[in-house]
Amino acid sequence: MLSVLNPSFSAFAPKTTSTDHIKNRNFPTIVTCTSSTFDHSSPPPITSTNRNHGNIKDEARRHRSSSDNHNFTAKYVPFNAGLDSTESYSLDEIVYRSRSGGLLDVQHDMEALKKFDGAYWKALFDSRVGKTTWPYGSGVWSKKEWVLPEIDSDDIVSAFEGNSNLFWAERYGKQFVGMNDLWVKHCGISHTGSFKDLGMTVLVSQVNRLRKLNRPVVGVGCASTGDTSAALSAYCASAGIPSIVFLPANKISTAQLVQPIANGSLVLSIDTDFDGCMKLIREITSELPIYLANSLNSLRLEGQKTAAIEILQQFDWEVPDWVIIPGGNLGNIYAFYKGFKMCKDLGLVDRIPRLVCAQAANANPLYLYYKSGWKEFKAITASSTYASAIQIGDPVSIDRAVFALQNSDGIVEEATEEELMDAMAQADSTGMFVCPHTGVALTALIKLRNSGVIGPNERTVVVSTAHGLKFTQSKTDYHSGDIPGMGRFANPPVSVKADFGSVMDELKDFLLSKAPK
Ligand SMILES: Cc1ncc(COP(=O)(O)O)c(C=O)c1O
Ligand SMILES: N[C@@H](CCOP(=O)(O)O)C(=O)O
Repeated sequence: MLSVLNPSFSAFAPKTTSTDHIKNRNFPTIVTCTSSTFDHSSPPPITSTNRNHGNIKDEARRHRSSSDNHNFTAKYVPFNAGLDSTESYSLDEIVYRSRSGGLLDVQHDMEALKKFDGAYWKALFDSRVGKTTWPYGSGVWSKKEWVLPEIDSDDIVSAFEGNSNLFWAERYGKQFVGMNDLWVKHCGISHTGSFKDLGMTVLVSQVNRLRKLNRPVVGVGCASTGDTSAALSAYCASAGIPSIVFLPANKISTAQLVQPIANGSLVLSIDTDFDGCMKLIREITSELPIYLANSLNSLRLEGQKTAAIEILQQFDWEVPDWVIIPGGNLGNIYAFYKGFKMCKDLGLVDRIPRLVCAQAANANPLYLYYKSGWKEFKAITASSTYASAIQIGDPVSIDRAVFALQNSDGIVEEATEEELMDAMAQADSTGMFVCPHTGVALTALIKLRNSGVIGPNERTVVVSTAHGLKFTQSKTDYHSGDIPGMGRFANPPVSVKADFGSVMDELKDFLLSKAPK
């Protein structure tokens, strides 16, 4: 007799309203195989004695049952299409735009998903956290049924991304914005240091599948301000797929530039801005068998939306009042909206949070559109900003962003260079080490607190999108006083002579300045 932990739900049962049905579905349960029930044509389940001969993919394959998929499906449809639209595409087609040239969206078979109630989904997702079960150990693939339900787990390319820290910003909240319930979702504490990993695992997994299906995909390409290219190159390198990245010359940080170089991408440094690179990659990918990896490709957003689901999960399925997200090409704000909306539509929660999109004032086309009362959108030429990853003037997902904001009673805010760098420095002074884009989101929070829009006791989540270590140059410049007119919260190193008296003098000054008054 042999016992194994069944990692997934194995029986398809009709919807019920209580949680009792979970027990009835062998979840999470001990499955007992006797010699008479065990199928000898497949490899035996892993035990402590044979584990050394397999790996987590082999193990997952052994435990997969034919009912695991439950016939969940997804397809591309035109974004925000009317009910009478019949246009749709298989996810195995290579298509980025609808027939009319509009955006696409991945549409899930919600009726099939609704056969299971909210309690079922919560219990399923909760059961997968903190494990190394393939592929559910990933925060993205732990929601596989809502992401890419039909992909074979063997085709998934994952670094067990997601499951990022939701940090209670106690000191920052109390000291700088008078709040008790402020949280920072650290999406940048991730495999390549930004939230892009969440979307890229999905896109590269689908490419891996397409290549196995002999679809014409020779490589994968993107335009990037740094983070998309880092994620693309890492996931492609992991799967042995060629990658090509178009970067605006001299506009991204050294740490971001070295990521695709180290991971073996073809790196083209192009004498234009991000919008120019985006235009070029769209032209190139329509000519050559290079698959487009930017968030124009709606597959990416399926992975990114899991960060929203994860926030709800981390709050034990309680809905925060506000979520603040820095915006550039504007895919992520829609991804968050979609994650929250799916949780509501499938009965995991009863409302969604209000969303705030925060832009750098030097790259603020969405903000200007919002301020015009959504009357007229004008692309701009974005100026240089320390929040270099959002230096974007013609965002491809503008329609998705407007939809997300209009349907979440959302707000758009902006941050000047001084505001965003000061907010970043203040956050760092409380023990974080955030990127300038998080500084943009924190500035939005400060403004909305000062105007009373966000109340002191409202639970608020600021989404931190990249790791601060990617932006050490701008932090160094700020703290060294090298940026004219900036540095209110600078903390430069003190040069001191190598003798006891000099060191003691410095320490006395320091300790006196810190002593309680
Ligand atoms: C660090 C960082 N934050 C925020 C964003 C904005 O995300 P989105 O382009 O989806 O609006 C990006 C990329 O654009 C980014 O790299
Ligand atoms: N900040 C992005 C810009 C491109 O955004 P994408 O989400 O459309 O790929 C980057 O890191 O390149």
